[in-house]
Amino acid sequence: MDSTTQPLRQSSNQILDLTLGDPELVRRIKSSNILLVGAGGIGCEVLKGLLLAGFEKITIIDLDTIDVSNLNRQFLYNKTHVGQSKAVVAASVSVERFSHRDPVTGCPISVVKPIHDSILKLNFNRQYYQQFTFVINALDNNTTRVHVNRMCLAADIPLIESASASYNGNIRLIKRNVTQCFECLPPKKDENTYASCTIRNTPSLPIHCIVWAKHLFAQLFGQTDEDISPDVLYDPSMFSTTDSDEKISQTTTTTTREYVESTDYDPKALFEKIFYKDILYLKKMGNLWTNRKSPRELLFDQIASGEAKFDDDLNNKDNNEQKTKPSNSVIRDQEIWSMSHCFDVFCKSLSKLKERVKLEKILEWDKDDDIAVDFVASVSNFRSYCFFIPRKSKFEVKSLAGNIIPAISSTNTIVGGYIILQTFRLLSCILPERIWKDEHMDTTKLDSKKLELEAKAIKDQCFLAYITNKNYNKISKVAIEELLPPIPNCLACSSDIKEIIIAFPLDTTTLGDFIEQIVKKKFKTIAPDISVFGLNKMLWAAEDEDDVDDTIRGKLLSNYSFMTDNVCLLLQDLEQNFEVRLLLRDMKFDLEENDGEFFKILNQDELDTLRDEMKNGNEAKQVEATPTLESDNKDLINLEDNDLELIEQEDNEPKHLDENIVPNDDDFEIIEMSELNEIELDKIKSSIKRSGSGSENGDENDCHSAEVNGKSNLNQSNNSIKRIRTN
Ligand SMILES: Nc1ncnc2c1ncn2[C@@H]1O[C@H](COP(=O)(O)OP(=O)(O)OP(=O)(O)O)[C@@H](O)[C@H]1O
Ligand SMILES: [Zn+2]
Repeated sequence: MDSTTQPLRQSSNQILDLTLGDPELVRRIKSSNILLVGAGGIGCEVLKGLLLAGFEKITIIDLDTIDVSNLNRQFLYNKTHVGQSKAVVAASVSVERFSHRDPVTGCPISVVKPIHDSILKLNFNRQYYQQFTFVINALDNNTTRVHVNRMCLAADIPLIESASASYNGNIRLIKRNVTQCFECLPPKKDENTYASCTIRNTPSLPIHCIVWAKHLFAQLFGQTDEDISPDVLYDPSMFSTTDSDEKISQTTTTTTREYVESTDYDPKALFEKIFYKDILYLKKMGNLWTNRKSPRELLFDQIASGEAKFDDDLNNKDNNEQKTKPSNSVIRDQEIWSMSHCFDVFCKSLSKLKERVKLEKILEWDKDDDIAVDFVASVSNFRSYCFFIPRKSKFEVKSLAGNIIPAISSTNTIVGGYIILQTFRLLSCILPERIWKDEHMDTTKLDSKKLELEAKAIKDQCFLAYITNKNYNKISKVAIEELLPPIPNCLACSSDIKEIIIAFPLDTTTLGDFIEQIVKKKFKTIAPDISVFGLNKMLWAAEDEDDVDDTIRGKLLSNYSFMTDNVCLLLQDLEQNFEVRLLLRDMKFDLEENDGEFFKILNQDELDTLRDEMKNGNEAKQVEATPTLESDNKDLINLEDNDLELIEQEDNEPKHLDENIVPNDDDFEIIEMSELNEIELDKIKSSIKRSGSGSENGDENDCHSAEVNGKSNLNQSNNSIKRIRTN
């Protein structure tokens, strides 16, 4: 082994003492036992950081295997690892490369235990979590984040939560009864919606053309009836008077789908409909173009014969003479196609999709369907050309059309760095009992004075960090904020009684749908028990789940005598220590109006409206002996449907960051990136020194002195925010 792979032949204690200057923190680091969940982009960074910081006992869990697409940023892996377990490879590579080594034997000091599994499995129960000093989440989905959040609350283990998406990221500490938990503040959904008239009539951005191309795909091959043709808004003022007749003829023609089917998906017919006739029609809507450049039309035959000359300064390259280079397909996908290549792709993909739609009847848009992406990329680029909008490569079209947020490795690096800083902060202020654990000790039963001091130290020293780069330029900014206290009626961390009103039709909902869609997916439970509140009746027991067959799952809820309008169910997940009362209302919703969901969470106002209806005798069913909420209406949580968005995020959704809670640009002050480590390390060192008092035996005095002196420099004032340059 050469010297580059063995950089740390000194005693790791010596190294850490030198870098951190705090023997007590070093002792705590070396004694901690950490669970790291996720060995992806952030996980690799964190694992490296933990080992370099001298942590010796780490468990890393990941359910996935290494994919080629991970290699550009998940630096512990190389192409020989593709197909192998992320956790197993991450553990061995990271120890070999980053662990401190015994100065005598040269062997790595740290032990990283890999687990190739899902943390959602029931065997990772509360006792399992309790062996760790703290948990770090380096995940990519909110279902798992919510679960680990609840498990850490239940086991009273601190959790460092993190996320990254493109140039944005965040890191925070979650500690039961001290800070907000993951479910206290639900992230808002992205609203990537565009005005229909912009998409149909006046696109100005590549994404408008891509959205239009996806609509066209859905209209030609999917189920939608919504036409992508110009939206005339029935406003005659859009047209010059002489055009009004044409306007009428345009609005009364058949849909694009009907027309294209009638031509058996003839490429020329489709092309000239959307890029010639529709564009000419739009051009005649003179008022649209008073402040915009009027679009230009394209003729199929001119392109097919090579006569068309493309005036294409927007993309600063190519005309139809330029042929796509014979580069490999990955590189070619990242190039902007020449118009003639676009034309070939359009004709070929249309012909393949025509065959498929004949067989399959309905095609669903899927970003991993190469032919579908070809079609959308080619038509969106032609449309961009018509509207003088820069064209995009197939790769970019795929990302934008698939709503894929690219992972940026420097964001993961910054997030990883802040996680390590957070671990130092956390270790410097938690009670020694959490580090040097007595197996049988219940940390919630610790002396309340000690817990109070610990809480104060955590609030003072641990932080919430946001990384952002809204303009996608070279400057990333980091905002450091104070951790906020728990929200009183949080579904996960509040000890109050939680009651939620949920409405759906009992006579068409099966037990299986209720359990899978509502109890597990909506409320993110993994081992639910459901009983009728106040009655000794069980609807569902987690321990019997394996014995429940399809006949029972297929049973309609209305077939259970106690499942009636206004019944109150008690939903519990004992592992997650999660409990909520569900007041059921027997109501049916229009699926389309209700975002495709058959159920709806109602808030207090909606409930009141329903009650009024009941009073007016409009209530369909009233069941007399039904147990109702103990507190009747007074303690119902005022839970907007939006409040549950956090548990509605799909597993495969891009990591979601709430833009709204990233502070304004004006709030940032500037720090050069090169100064970052020094500044932060100095701060950490000084705050740890002040709080740790150099105590060697790790007793509670540490926390006492933290309470007295340990004000964080990072949090000198509320909302003190730093801006950091990363270039
Ligand atoms: N329930 C789970 N149990 C264990 N690991 C999980 C669980 N859910 C997600 N993970 C892991 O968390 C990691 C998150 O890493 P990252 O965000 O970089 O995602 P990725 O899948 O590696 O990359 P990308 O999604 O960008 O292709 C992944 O390796 C994923 O397998
Ligand atoms: Zn909470």
